[in-house]
Amino acid sequence: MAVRRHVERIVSEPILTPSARISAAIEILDDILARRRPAADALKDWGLAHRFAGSGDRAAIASLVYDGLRRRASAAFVMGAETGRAVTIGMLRLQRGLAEPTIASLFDGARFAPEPLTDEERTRLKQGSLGNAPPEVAGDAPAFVLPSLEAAFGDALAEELRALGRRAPLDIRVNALKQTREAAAAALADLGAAPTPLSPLGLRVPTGEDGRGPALHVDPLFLEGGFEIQDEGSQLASLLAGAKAGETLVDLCAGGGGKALALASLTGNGARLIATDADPRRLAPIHERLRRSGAEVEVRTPRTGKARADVLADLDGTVDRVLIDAPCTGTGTWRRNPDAKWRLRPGSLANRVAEQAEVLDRAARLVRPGGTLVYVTCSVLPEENDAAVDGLLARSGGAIASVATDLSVVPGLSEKIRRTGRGVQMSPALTGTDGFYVATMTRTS
Ligand SMILES: C[S@@+](CC[C@H](N)C(=O)[O-])C[C@H]1O[C@@H](n2cnc3c(N)ncnc32)[C@H](O)[C@@H]1O
Repeated sequence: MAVRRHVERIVSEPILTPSARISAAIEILDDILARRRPAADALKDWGLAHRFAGSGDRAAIASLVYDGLRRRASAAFVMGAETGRAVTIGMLRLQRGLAEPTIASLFDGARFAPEPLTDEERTRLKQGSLGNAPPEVAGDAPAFVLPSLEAAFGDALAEELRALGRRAPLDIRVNALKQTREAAAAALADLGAAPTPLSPLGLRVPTGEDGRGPALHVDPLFLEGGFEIQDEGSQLASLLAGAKAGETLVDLCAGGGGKALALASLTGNGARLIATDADPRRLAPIHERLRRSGAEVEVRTPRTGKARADVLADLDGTVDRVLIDAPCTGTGTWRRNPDAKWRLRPGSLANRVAEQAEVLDRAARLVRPGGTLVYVTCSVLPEENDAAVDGLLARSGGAIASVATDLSVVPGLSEKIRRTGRGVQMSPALTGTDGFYVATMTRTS
């Protein structure tokens, strides 16, 4: 307990005034908007050029920048310009709910503070509204995906986009290999950790007004493998995979291992679990996470270049259950990664759709007759979800069939989740989670 409190104090020591932090955020947003730079790169560069800033300052500035990106289109609409300054002012009003006098007091022109508000900015703050904004502006989404979002959400479009524009909660998954959720909640009581609404292994840790949470990655319980930081939606997708002890399971797109660790924990290390990923660099962090968590997973790292070979060839036609946590546009994670929505291009959606067909075809060859395929994305776009499943069903000529995903493993989920043609869709508005899609299939012959 004492260790955790001490760590928090160190990381949140403020050096910059709130106004100076806003000036920094404006500068960084200008860099992102004008040079189309990834937010993480622009923030890193600012940090390198301003080494005196404390980690608390950096976190607060990052929070301002990410809130600005969440409301980039709507804030620019209200303020009549798409500059770092306009987006920041509009965001303080729309996202943080600050009134015009409070914003004016932050923009006081003092040393390191932004220039005072102009008359036009004051008027726009008082009178500006999103009443006549087009849906993609009011909902802060790129215009080219609007037809797909409309197809996904129908009449709920505006509400769903609003929810995707809010901040994500800070969720952890308790590692059942180490302790119960109750024991973890007791150990994290000083952080206010409380059970998440749906996942039986989830705890939610309160964040501050600016969205910042405690430094969980240096928490003693985390370092002992007691929990992983994982959105409740990702936890639910792992549960819906239906893994059972005694099965041979493949996590085909394991990445850093978020779901592989969850599957090992859910089966009490009772399954033979094999994890791989096309990209060895994405897979690399899994080793340290396995060591910490006590999860037993056979990791198969592919070679690249000339020695490249299929590391799963020996398993073809034998696997009981394959999890395909497919590469996707991540449209369901816009709350967490608002930069991604403005970096999304039609070409990247087409590339992800092609990769999805590739991983689905590979998974279909792995599964034994009667075995199960579980296809997961963190996207809400039908092209990456039902259409991808339809594609595999058609290509398989009847060998792969769609089956209902068993929702009974998560009490209360069935009433909240949306059924699509082939699977189920979670979303911030429906389930309070990231936008995960899950579809289940079986090999008939
Ligand atoms: C959504 S991420 C996986 C996240 C991970 N399962 C987790 O829970 O932390 C998708 C992964 O698919 C991998 N991938 C892309 N194409 C692939 C392919 N053809 N075969 C296997 N993995 C692939 C990417 O490298 C990426 O790590």
